[in-house]
Amino acid sequence: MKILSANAIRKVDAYTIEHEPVSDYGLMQRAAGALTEWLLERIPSGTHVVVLAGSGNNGGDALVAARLLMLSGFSVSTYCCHHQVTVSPTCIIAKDALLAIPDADCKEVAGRDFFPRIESTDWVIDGLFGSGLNRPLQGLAVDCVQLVNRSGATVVAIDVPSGLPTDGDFVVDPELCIHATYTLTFQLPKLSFLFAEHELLTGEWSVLDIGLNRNAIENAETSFHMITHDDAAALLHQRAKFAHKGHFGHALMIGGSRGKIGAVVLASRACLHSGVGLLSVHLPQGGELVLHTAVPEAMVEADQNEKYVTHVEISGKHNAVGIGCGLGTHPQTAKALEDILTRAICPMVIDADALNLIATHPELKSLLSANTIVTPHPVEFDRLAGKSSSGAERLENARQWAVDHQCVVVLKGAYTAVINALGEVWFNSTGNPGMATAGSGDVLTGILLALLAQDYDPFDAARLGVYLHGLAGDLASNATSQEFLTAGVLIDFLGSAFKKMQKE
Ligand SMILES: NC(=O)C1=CN([C@@H]2O[C@H](COP(=O)(O)OP(=O)(O)OC[C@H]3O[C@@H](n4cnc5c(N)ncnc54)[C@H](OP(=O)(O)O)[C@@H]3O)[C@@H](O)[C@H]2O)[C@@H](O)CC1
Ligand SMILES: Nc1ncnc2c1ncn2[C@@H]1O[C@H](COP(=O)(O)OP(=O)(O)O)[C@@H](O)[C@H]1O
Ligand SMILES: [K+]
Repeated sequence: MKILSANAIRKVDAYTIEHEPVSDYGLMQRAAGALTEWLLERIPSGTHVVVLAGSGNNGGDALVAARLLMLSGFSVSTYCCHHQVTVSPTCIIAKDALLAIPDADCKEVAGRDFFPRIESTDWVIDGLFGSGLNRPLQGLAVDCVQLVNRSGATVVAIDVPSGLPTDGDFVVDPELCIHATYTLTFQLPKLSFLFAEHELLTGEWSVLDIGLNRNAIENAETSFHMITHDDAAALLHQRAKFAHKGHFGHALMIGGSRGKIGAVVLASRACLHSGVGLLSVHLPQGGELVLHTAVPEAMVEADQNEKYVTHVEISGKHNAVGIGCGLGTHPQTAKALEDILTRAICPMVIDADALNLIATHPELKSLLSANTIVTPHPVEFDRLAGKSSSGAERLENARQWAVDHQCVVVLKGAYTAVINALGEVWFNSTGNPGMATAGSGDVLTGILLALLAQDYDPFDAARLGVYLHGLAGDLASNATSQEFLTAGVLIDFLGSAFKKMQKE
């Protein structure tokens, strides 16, 4: 699923009006119709609805919705906040249609004195600004937004919360933006919804299909996509009837240090449960018995050092190498990492402490082979690439990092971004806050290592891997709860996640 910029959506909108039997007002009616249908399923009967309409088409959508809600029997008070001299022609048509209803309550907000009174039991429909917003809010619009935010009412934002830039192209002061309870966006998700700092502004968001032209969406250019179930399922390899374990690769997992052997245990278990043929684990000698006991399917290559990794024999027998889980950052481990990066010729996934070591030894970056997968969480990424002041800035830095180092960057979070060496971004659509628990990143490393060993292209492995990881988390939290979820439980649900991906 594509994520388009406000500008690209405007073009799709115009193409739809030009090539389909629908006018701009017709499209607005469709948008407001979808919105009203959603509202009618949820607003308690008898609720007083306050509709706020701006001067653009977002305001037009709000005015059509006001009319439809009135016709459905709701008590609706509408306020037009004309922040501009020119009002969109479609917005004027929508207003005239509203005023044609007997008892239509539609007031002009000429100043603060004209503001509505909003009760906490009201529902507010926010149609002040949509995808046309191109600068931070000022003046009366700010007062209006603050009135809504302090009211305690349920707020439904049309398309985007007013004040939030659709493409995240400027940093928003939360005081200058509607804090929506729900955001109902049209046709496609918007980039700015995917940044953590905007959760307070969008609330729970969903996409309403308003039938924009499919070809126009197909042909629209963008670097941003969302991984859907079908996208991920299409990447999954089929297993041949006569396949044997030699077909599914021999992976080498390197990790662990004293006190952090569990990380490599989790990653190894996840790797074996993601279809790898053979797994060897290199860890400090002190962890050998633990690994043999916890993961009897794995072969163990113990380091000569008791507490941390100091030297790894890299041979041609491994099809993929994973390194970093619980590794620690001892100077001798840094030396071992340098040696591995110099000698390994197979695909690699690099996580956690191996990334921290690269951050403190930046000369190691030049040793990364093309298409290596790196899996930083935001703090690890900032250590690698420098601090970012917003989600949008971090995403841009991660795209640049992927291009500069010709790597696949998996920037982890609620909407994990998988970025290839061309700077193309695919956001994950699975997963839940139950996964914010120790070791869930180690599970992802194990999955990715298994897919690399099975000869998946690294970008495909990363997209399929993050989707499966999040899906396992969703299945686990549905069957138990987000609180109950641990990394171990996540692994237990990997089987069901794979099953959901297979063709019936
Ligand atoms: N495409 C679709 O799929 C469909 C879209 N539809 C709807 O249309 C909405 C987009 O409508 P829109 O283009 O008229 O823009 P909107 O957000 O109402 O803003 C109006 C104007 O405000 C101005 N302005 C900007 N920032 C400002 C600021 N800080 N303070 C003051 N003024 C500011 C700026 O004009 P400027 O001042 O730059 O000349 C801008 O043009 C979209 O979100 C959706 O709800 C549906 O109806 C049908 C299907
Ligand atoms: N709120 C969330 N929603 C979806 N996925 C999440 C959420 N929080 C964490 N995750 C996922 O859990 C994993 C956590 O990884 P990481 O931070 O490396 O954990 P650890 O270091 O404990 O293994 C990532 O894959 C991340 O995408
Ligand atoms: K809005």
